[in-house]
Amino acid sequence: MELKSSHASPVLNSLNKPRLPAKYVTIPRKKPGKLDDVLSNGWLDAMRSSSPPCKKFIMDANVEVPPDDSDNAYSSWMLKYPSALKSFDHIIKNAKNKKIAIFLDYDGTLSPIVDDPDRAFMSSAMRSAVRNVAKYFPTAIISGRSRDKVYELVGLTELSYAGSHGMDILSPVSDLASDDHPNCIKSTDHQGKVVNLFQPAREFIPMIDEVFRTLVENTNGIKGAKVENHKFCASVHYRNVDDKSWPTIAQRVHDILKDYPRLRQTHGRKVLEIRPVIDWNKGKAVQFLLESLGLSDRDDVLPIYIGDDKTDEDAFKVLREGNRGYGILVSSVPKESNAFYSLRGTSEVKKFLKTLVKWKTQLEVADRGSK
Ligand SMILES: O=P(O)(O)OC[C@H]1O[C@H](O[C@H]2O[C@H](CO)[C@@H](O)[C@H](O)[C@H]2O)[C@H](O)[C@@H](O)[C@@H]1O
Repeated sequence: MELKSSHASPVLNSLNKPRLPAKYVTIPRKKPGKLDDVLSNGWLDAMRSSSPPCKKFIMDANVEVPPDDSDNAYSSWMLKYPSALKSFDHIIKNAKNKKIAIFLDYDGTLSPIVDDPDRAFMSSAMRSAVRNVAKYFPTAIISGRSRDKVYELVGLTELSYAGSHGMDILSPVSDLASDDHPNCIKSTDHQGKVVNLFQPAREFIPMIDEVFRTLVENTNGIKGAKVENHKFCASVHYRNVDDKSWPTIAQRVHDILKDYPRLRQTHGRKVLEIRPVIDWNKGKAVQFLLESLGLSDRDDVLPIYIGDDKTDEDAFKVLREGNRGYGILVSSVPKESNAFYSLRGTSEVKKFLKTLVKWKTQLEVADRGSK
């Protein structure tokens, strides 16, 4: 069942006017551009700084030992971004009489960063922590991966999913929410339940498919390069590429994108992300989900977003600017962020989720006792 809404599209207006001729059949093979292109526009610098540096390992014990000076830097950074665990009492003080809504990124937040994106599994302990959180709080996962892939990795039916950096959202229909969000259609989920399906970049599917094939073709000679098709965006991984070949991979992606002015490129953790030039991101996805759940524009709602990547900054910003919730950055190294709090890694994320559930259950027991 799919009922179309008649509202305007978030595809940027200026880009709607001159529709470019589609060229979805041939794979452009361009002469390689000059490396100066990627050097002068800062791509290489961004690539180099796109993921925390490796830590020292004591090989025998396989224990991570951050260098002392970086530990000092981390401690001073934490004055600005305090630990969400240590600040838990402060967080829940502000959550008193409010409904908490939880938003979670996947890679680097629920599953540790690993070399092979196909093996980024979450632990069963983390899955159970997320399941319990979803029992007590409206919960959504917002990932850069395709919605199907992130659902396959998480495997929980109790929550909402947004894939492709929020460009593919399946969310529950709420009696409290208005029924006419732009670009939203009614659909049914695997269990036959009526849900909201929001795909603001639907028209880009053939273009992403084409650019994906071109990227695969033009990077397959680069050892370690990997391209993923997320339906509404694509990822070019260089984590396993020798850093001497980073300029080559950057240049090839840059050259291909010259043929696609309606696509743009952003940086993730050792990954170049190719996505439509539309006014949509993880921050907008949070707003959409809050509306869908009937939780927007309410003083009694406290959204908490936990994420580790640059794309999560859009969500942190929405919460910070709206002064209506907390962004929590997952990072083991100091970095500037729009988040309020920090957590050092996925095990602290799990601990935070468990602490939230413990607090909520204790509150419910206390409430029952006082009646
Ligand atoms: O928004 P997210 O859920 O965090 O997704 C962002 C990207 O995550 C994945 O890549 C990252 O994790 C991989 C597995 O740990 C790692 O190998 C890679 O270097 C990271 O960039 C995913 O594969 C990408 O497609 C997502 O865009």
